[in-house]
Amino acid sequence: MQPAPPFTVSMAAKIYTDKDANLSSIKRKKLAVIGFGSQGHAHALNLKDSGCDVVIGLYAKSKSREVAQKLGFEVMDTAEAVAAADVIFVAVPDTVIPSVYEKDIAPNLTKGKCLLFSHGFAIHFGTIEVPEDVDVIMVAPKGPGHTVRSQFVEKKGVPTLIAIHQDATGKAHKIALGWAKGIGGTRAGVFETNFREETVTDLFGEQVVLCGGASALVKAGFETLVEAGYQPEMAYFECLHELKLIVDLMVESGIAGMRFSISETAEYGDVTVGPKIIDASVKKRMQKQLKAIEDGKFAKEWTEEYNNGCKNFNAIRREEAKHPIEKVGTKLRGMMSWLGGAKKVGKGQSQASYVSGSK
Ligand SMILES: NC(=O)C1=CN([C@@H]2O[C@H](COP(=O)(O)OP(=O)(O)OC[C@H]3O[C@@H](n4cnc5c(N)ncnc54)[C@H](OP(=O)(O)O)[C@@H]3O)[C@@H](O)[C@H]2O)C=CC1
Ligand SMILES: CC[C@](O)(C(C)=O)C(=O)O
Repeated sequence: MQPAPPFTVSMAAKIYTDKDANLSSIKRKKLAVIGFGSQGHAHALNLKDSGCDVVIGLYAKSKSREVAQKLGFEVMDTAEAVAAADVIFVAVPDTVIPSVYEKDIAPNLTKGKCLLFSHGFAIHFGTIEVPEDVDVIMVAPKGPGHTVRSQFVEKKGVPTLIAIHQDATGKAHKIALGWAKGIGGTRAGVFETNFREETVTDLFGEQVVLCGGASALVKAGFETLVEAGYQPEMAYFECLHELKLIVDLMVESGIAGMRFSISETAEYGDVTVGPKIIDASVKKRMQKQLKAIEDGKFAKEWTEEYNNGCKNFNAIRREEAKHPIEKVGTKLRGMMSWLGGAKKVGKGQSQASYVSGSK
């Protein structure tokens, strides 16, 4: 028998829904979205559809200028957009924030403006320093930007975190709630946190479970089956494709609900074999990584890698792209047009080019 965890839980976060928020805190303001990538395009489009006045700030050679203009936005140079706006969403990559902040944002950040982030990296790890007379807030959807947009279009929403780092105007909280409502977050629930908690838990989730942990688990399972002589198609379905279907059940009705839908044979294997694979040694490594996130070691490593031109990161990216699971997956997804067919995505293209209707 698997031992029960050595803790019990009681719900702790303050939660807001549609009825607790209104758009009046952002409706009479000029909102600038700096960057038109995954999060930027989604917030901008959702806020525009919610009746807000949104401009986009981009650098001169941005590949997303044309996409944003086609979608009906006024596009300005970043500095100009910051100067024109009351609320400024910094939607550029975390590693790029310091240079954009120093060159284009800080010189135009006058008293009473509001700086908004979707992740706390820059503020929590101190890669930028913001004057005390501006609001600094966070509205962080717990999902990829493309999902923030697609859910909104389907009249749904993505659970969203809000946090207040500085409240210079006394209105920071209302602005955060209004923005969260404008992007559809209050439809699913908005949860109060702080910059430290969001930053640490977000980095932990993406490294250990959601992206890093899940892709390593999928590849290890796929390799084990293929190396033992099983057909790659079988390995792909068992280790990647069906994972989504199982996780969908967990999201809909919990681990218990997923176990209700699977066969009894699967459930017996789940509870007796799973803990032998993901065992206590894995949890020890998770705890070690949590420490590296908390004490800033990961942030330092990533910032240095970025500042050195991402040589190591890009080499790993090239190797990862060559993994046989990508070849098999491209072929099999090509047979399922509703999954986007054999859609190829890559870092050289505008993230916003996948907005429905923009291509
Ligand atoms: N991706 C996600 O779903 C999530 C992201 N976040 C956070 O959201 C923020 C944005 O990340 P993400 O959406 O992934 O970013 P992306 O990489 O998808 O997009 C970044 C955007 O910034 C633009 N950009 C790059 N340099 C500059 C510059 N100097 N001036 C103006 N614009 C610039 C890019 O231009 P171009 O289009 O030309 O490349 C692009 O439009 C980060 O803080 C991230 O941690 C939080 C939750 C989830
Ligand atoms: C899981 C990755 C994520 O944290 C997210 C979509 O929430 C990110 O930063 O992209």
